[in-house]
Amino acid sequence: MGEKCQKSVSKNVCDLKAMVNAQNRRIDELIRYIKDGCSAVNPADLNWTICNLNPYIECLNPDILYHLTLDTKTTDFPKVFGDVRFVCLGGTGDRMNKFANFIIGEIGLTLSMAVQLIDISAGGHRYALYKAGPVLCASHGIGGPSISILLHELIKLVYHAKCQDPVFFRLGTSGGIGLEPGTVVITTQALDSQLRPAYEVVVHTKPQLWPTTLNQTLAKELSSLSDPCEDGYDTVLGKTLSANDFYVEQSRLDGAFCMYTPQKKMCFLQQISKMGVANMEMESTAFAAILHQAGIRAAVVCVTIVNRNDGDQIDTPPDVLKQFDLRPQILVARYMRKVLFKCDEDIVEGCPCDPVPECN
Ligand SMILES: O=P(O)(O)O[C@H]1O[C@H](CO)[C@@H](O)[C@H]1O
Ligand SMILES: O=c1cc[nH]c(=O)[nH]1
Repeated sequence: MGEKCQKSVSKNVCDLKAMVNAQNRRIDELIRYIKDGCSAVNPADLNWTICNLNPYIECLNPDILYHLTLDTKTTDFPKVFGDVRFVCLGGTGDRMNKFANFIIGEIGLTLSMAVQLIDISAGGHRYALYKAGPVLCASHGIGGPSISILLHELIKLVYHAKCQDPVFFRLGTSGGIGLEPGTVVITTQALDSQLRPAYEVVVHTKPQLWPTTLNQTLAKELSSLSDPCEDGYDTVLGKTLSANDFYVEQSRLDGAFCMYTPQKKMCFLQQISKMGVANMEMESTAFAAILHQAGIRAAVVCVTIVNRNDGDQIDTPPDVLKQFDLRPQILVARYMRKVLFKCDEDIVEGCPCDPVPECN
């Protein structure tokens, strides 16, 4: 047997052992519940709360999550969503459907051939929502306003469902700065178009700046799970510029309007690159700020589909783009497997050093 093959067999054996151990633990837990009843689960043990949550939610009976076509009267949230550990977001419904089907296999679940995952929010015609065991997968559309609405409703969903310390991921595409297309970027800091580590929210005409702090422990943990030699592509940590537009705000020369020269464009790319910006996309500030506000751990993992130093048009062939789409998913799947199967005791679930806003 070749060395590569041997490595792959022992990796599969390790994964299988971890899966069996995890299932045994789950069976032990279930036996305990059957013996002791549900009272065995003391709500006080659920040592996690959403920070800064709207106090008026308690007055809503039912609470209608309009864009997700869910409400607390007709859906038993704890029963349907209580087991959710990870919430994954990406731009399109198609990507999130593929991810949901992919992650099922990755975390050792099976779906009968005759069964298809259903889009829970199909009726709203806005966002797609799939549940793959403990992984909730949703599409967010394009830009801050779109992802912001989805996040409000998803945060309320995990709250109503009493989910335990869920982790949110954005699995996206981006334009890389000086990076080979196909490189995966894990965001360390999200910057807005004015290069502020902030997301601007206007309340009663007054702008508020919400910090876009991302969990550094989680970002490093994800980075440690990449293996450029094995993967065949690089995964890097870097800052992400989150723009409100694909064209002018990202200094493209191929939009309907352009009020700068190619030289000015290159100057801008050099300036942000010197600041440590690795890529540009359109949701990371909203995503980071809203989840930081809630005290929820979150990470942004985006593949680059163009090197902006070389051009602006996305001319990467569709089959290559499909392959690229998978790369953030593969990395996040590795993280989930480690957390779920606990094969690596080094995984830090939440780190007291990571700043989260004070809960009232
Ligand atoms: O591929 P997704 O996740 O949609 O992300 C990127 O692609 C879109 C622009 O084409 C923006 O939403 C940007 O953030
Ligand atoms: O260049 C790019 C590519 C994907 N998404 C963006 O927002 N920009």
